[in-house]
Amino acid sequence: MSSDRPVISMEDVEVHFTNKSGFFSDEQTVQAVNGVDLEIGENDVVALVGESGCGKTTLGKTAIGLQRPTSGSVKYRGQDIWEARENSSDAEIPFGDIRRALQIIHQDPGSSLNPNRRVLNTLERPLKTWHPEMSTDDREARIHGMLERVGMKPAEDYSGRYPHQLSGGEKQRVALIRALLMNPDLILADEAVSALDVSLRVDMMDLMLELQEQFNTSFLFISHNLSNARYLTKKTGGRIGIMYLGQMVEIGPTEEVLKNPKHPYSKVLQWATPDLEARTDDISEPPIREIDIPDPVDPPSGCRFHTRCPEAREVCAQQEPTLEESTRQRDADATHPAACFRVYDDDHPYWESEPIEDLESTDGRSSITGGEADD
Ligand SMILES: Nc1ncnc2c1ncn2[C@@H]1O[C@H](COP(=O)(O)OP(=O)(O)OP(=O)(O)O)[C@@H](O)[C@H]1O
Repeated sequence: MSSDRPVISMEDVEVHFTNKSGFFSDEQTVQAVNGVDLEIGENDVVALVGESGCGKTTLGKTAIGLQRPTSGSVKYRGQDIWEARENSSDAEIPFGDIRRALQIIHQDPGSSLNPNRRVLNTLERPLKTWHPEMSTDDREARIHGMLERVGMKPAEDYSGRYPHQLSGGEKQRVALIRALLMNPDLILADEAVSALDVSLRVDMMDLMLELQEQFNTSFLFISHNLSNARYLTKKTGGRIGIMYLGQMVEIGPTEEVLKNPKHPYSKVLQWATPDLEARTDDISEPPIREIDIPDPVDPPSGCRFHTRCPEAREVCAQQEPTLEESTRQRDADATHPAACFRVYDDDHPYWESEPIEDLESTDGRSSITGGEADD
């Protein structure tokens, strides 16, 4: 479906999970996503990046209607997804159409393919549902065409195989074809290449980008790895969104964010990704005061990053910065928004506030990226 409304618009989205950790213990609320606004347009590519547990998957699933937000709204082409789901008779766009339009490819393709179904049967299902008028021969020809398109030749051989007769990369390709056969507007690719061998990752990313262009599908990629995120968004003129402890702390065009990162946390991610050509400095010490990630059950007051931030001042512990475009002269070429007082005007109290004393300093790129900085 095409319209001039954004494919997805999320406003002030919060997702909180309430857990009971033990029989006698109190309930705990994990603030997985907090106050996020995100718009994804037609043919748009966005990559969410951040440490493990920062809320990328939760936000991605919320964007495609798989996770209900605790508050805030998630709309598909202007239609509130959860209203469509619950009051389907009032919905301008039926929930069934929304489900078809928003697809997902999981990190582990094996778990999303039915082990008892041949590739042909798996791929026939979306076509039978969405194109019931298609003849059996036409369906088969379309599926074989797609298998060849992703390099699974001879297609007749591959279409007769079961998932256990496919490699990890082949399973991921089948999952990608299945998502595309639904003719979606948006595909959420959640760490879709991280389970593959390093040698296959670039191939898979290239394939996704080629198909993205061919099918004009928008993609929301999730990655803990800044170089993969860069690879996936750069060619398509997409955006990188940096998440920290449930919040979007910086978002903008890929090269802008990498060449001129504004949030101190984005600088940490950049430091922790040694193979990024866009790195301008070559410092060996992490630009961070504290490696440990705070608990999302009890996040720090004010700016959530202040406990680790080398630029933190007293005001950062008291007030919470919102995502704002930079008004600083030095950012004139890159005004994309960041949630940091350092992009605010000279008259903001931050600039007069006292620096926060250094906490214990540690090092280690791998702890910053969740143990996989170099992959
Ligand atoms: N269903 C759930 N119930 C309770 N807590 C959850 C649930 N799903 C996620 N969380 C918690 O919410 C926070 C965000 O998790 P999420 O999986 O979205 O992060 P992530 O950035 O995708 O992490 P990773 O890169 O490790 O997948 C984490 O603290 C996680 O433990």
